Amino acid sequence: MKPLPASIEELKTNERQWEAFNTEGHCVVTAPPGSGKTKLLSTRIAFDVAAYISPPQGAACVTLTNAAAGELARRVNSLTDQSRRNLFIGTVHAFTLKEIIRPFATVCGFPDLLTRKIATNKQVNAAYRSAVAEIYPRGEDTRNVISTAKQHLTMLATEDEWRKAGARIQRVAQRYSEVLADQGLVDFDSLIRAALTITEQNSFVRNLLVAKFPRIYVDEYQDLAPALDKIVRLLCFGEGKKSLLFAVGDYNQAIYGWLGSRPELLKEIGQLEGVSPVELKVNYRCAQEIIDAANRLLEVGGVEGTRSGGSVEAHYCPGGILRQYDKVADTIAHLIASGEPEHEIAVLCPTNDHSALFVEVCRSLGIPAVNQGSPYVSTTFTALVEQLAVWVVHGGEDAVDPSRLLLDWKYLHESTQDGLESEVALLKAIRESTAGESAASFLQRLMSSSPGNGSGLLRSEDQASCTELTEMFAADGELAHWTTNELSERGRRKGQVQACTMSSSKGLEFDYVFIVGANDGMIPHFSSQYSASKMAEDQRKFYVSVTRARQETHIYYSEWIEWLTTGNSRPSGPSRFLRQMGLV
Ligand SMILES: Nc1ncnc2c1ncn2[C@@H]1O[C@H](COP(=O)(O)OP(=O)(O)OP(=O)(O)O)[C@@H](O)[C@H]1O
Repeated sequence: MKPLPASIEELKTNERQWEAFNTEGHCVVTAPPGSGKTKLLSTRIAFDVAAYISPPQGAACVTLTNAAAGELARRVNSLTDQSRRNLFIGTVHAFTLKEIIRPFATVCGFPDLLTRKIATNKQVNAAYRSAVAEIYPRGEDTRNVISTAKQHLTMLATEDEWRKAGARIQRVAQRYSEVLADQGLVDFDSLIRAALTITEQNSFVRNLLVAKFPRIYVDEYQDLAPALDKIVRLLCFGEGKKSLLFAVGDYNQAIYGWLGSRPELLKEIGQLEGVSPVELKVNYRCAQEIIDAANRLLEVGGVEGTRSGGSVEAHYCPGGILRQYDKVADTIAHLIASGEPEHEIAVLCPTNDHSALFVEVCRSLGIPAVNQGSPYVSTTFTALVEQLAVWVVHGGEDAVDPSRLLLDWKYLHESTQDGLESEVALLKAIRESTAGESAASFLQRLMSSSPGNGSGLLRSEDQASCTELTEMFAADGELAHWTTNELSERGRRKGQVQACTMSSSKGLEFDYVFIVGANDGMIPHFSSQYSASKMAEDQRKFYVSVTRARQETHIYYSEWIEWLTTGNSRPSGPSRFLRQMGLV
């Protein structure tokens, strides 16, 4: 059977998935980890696009992170045998830029937005630091100023909320935007806020968007910032013709509150008039012991499993996190020797620096491993460059589909060339590249093969991403030593143990999961003890981490914790979450 009918047949075996698949009006699906939200969503998108949507109409599917968008695009692609230009799958940022800002900014009174460049992370941080330095006297403790200002901007804080945060925080936020504007720059959050204003104030924009996207799909709704929630409501629940909404999410997996998202919006949207709410109950991923332990952590009930057995174990490992790494690497070596595929094993670390260190430990023992945490902002552009590097180093053998890469490359550009010309140019660049070539030269080769030497990148997001990579690979950049080989290792999943932070494990699944550094102070983070909402978010992050495993979750802690950046350490007991799960 072909992939799409086979996937639909599987949904028939679950009454609630089937009900959601067949809803005719708006549908909001809430569900626990591993319950098939992404499967349901990708199947429904692939089916709807084939059955109901033909160009010039399209469908838009948005989510918060590039990782989630990438996973969804991969699953939809695996169900369809053609690339659909009228199907948008991407981040909220990419959607607002490509579909709202670029076509409507000038006519709606924001022409300068199109002349500004998207600020890289480095430029954003520098602008914030300069704003803080102007407003706060030297020597004053300004540790939470930038994060609070950022969070308030993203959550569309009301005047009252700004007042509570303090006048100086508000001034930092204003000065920050001015500093960026003075340099001809703009950040993503400002673009999203501008996109909301454009959509709110102009009925013709709403009408055009509804006409172009009669169906809107949202993955991980609990992670959406308020501005996108408002745009969705304007298009799907506003006056006149409306788009149909199909959204999936899980309140218990909301982990981006620190960025300004508000998970309760998922509950609210599910209660709106005309929405069919569907709650899934079956966790297909995790064996029963893992489901039970996770349920104890959040005190949730009613989640059913499909497989007995499995395990969640806490391991006390004296001597700190480096000793934990040795132990985990040793266990992993045994697992691999017994036939477990490397890419079915994940190690979740407290920070990105920790994951990088763990990868070094593995490699010193001859265990292939990759740090999923990225030294640059992961975008559609960086993901494609990594995949092209896999093609250079490993050929088409390693799950790289060359024809898909050629299509994706073309889609990144506003190509004026005919399709064949741009394909030939890319094929030539791939043939001339080698594994040992510097990443700088590989990127340059790709860009000079692209239409207009890369000037035609479709999305400003991709342009910013290309600039960031170019700077990092340059002779004085942080990644000057990288070759095509390093890039390909980031793009290649197979044959490598996966190391990442707990947050970036979201949406992924593995047979075995090892969580290291599970001491109080690390998880929950010591700064969360003063805030009930941060504590709850840390707890949900742990819940997400534990439920990544199909078979076994192993959690390690020591008698003290250490910070890699400062080298400081202090005594600490096992994470309180281990007690809540009854593991210590
Ligand atoms: N009806 C079904 N029958 C059999 N397997 C299913 C069914 N629905 C989903 N699955 C399988 O369950 C696993 C988890 O599905 P999926 O990744 O879509 O869950 P999810 O709800 O998005 O998970 P999470 O929120 O934890 O990321 C996948 O391996 C998927 O193929």
